[in-house]
Amino acid sequence: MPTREEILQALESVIDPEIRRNVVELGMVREIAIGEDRVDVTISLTTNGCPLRNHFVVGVRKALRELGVDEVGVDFDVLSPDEKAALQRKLGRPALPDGSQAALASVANVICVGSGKGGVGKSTLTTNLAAALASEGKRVGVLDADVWGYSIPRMLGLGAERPPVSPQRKILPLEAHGLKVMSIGFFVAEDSAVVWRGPMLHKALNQFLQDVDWGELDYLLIDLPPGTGDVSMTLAQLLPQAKFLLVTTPQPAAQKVARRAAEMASKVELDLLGVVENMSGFTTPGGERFAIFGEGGGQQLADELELPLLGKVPLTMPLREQADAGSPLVLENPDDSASQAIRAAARGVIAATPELPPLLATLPELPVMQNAPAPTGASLPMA
Ligand SMILES: Nc1ncnc2c1ncn2[C@@H]1O[C@H](COP(=O)(O)OP(=O)(O)OP(=O)(O)O)[C@@H](O)[C@H]1O
Repeated sequence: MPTREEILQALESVIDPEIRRNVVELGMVREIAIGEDRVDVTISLTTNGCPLRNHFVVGVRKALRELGVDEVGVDFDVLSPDEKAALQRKLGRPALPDGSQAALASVANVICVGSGKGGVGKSTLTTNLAAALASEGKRVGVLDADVWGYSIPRMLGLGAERPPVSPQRKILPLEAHGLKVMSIGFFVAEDSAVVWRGPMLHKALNQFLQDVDWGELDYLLIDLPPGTGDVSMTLAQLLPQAKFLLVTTPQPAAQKVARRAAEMASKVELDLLGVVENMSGFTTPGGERFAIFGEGGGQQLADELELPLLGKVPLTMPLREQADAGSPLVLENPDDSASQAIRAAARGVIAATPELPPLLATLPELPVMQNAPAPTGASLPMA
């Protein structure tokens, strides 16, 4: 029979689909009884009426079968209030304005796209990756958190239209090219400078996550501002489940700052998903290739961080033109070399992210923090 340690290791493959962490990490494995020819596992649930019992039975049986144990019993009990509080602390979920705990509860995968350095094509890749994921049949949202240099609305052909508000006082994302889109750009006059200070920024991002009715999504791509500042910290705090996708160019300078962004992501315990290299050479119509920004930076960064290099996107004029025209190139011309690289990167993203059922509306019965501020309604704080 396998040892307790081996069993615990195997049980790390059993993921709580609501919380999206494994049951061992969450402290939900209450008991493991190893008999002569069978193993009994007790899993502690957050609530007695948890609808996921069957999911855990199947997961635990499968994990143990892989260790050669065929006879497996799965029992359940319920976490005590103290254990639930400890779980909540472990999840690092601060109380949200309405007291709920599950930011983006119906989004299966949250991916922050960041770069460290500005101008490397982060927004261009975010919009095109989102469109490529949608072409693969995924339900996709794009949140423009680049509050100082929002360009997502323009790249997706959305104008100054203000998003509607639902009867439940939720802001409804605008839709473009099959994507749900939210940007601070929808709430401020075009070209006006918004001076965001820490707490206000935190509040605005919070509202983008809490007061926007994203519905069920397979992916929410968040376009971060360049650098390693406040926005990333706030998002990491609000969305501990988010993953970080790094965009860099082949240049050593870009790579260096991208590494800093990666370090920041690790510090705030965001998992890194992979690297996409943008502006990887230019090929003339005659077939001559110029490595305008050098060569190999993306691969080097990926190797250093032990991450997959999900794509190398060349410089092409249509990619820039379509961004300016408000329609992602991957939809307009899927065969362009940049489109092909982005579509491959999107498939890489799909392969690297678990296919989880969307979360339920809220985490069941987790204790609500006291003194949470009153609900903020559907207005965004303006400078
Ligand atoms: N592979 C590419 N080929 C051609 N043009 C590109 C490519 N990638 C980005 N661009 C163009 O480069 C410019 C900068 O790109 P983008 O705005 O996406 O960068 P960014 O990293 O989001 O910038 P910032 O963080 O400063 O907002 C845009 O005009 C965009 O169309």
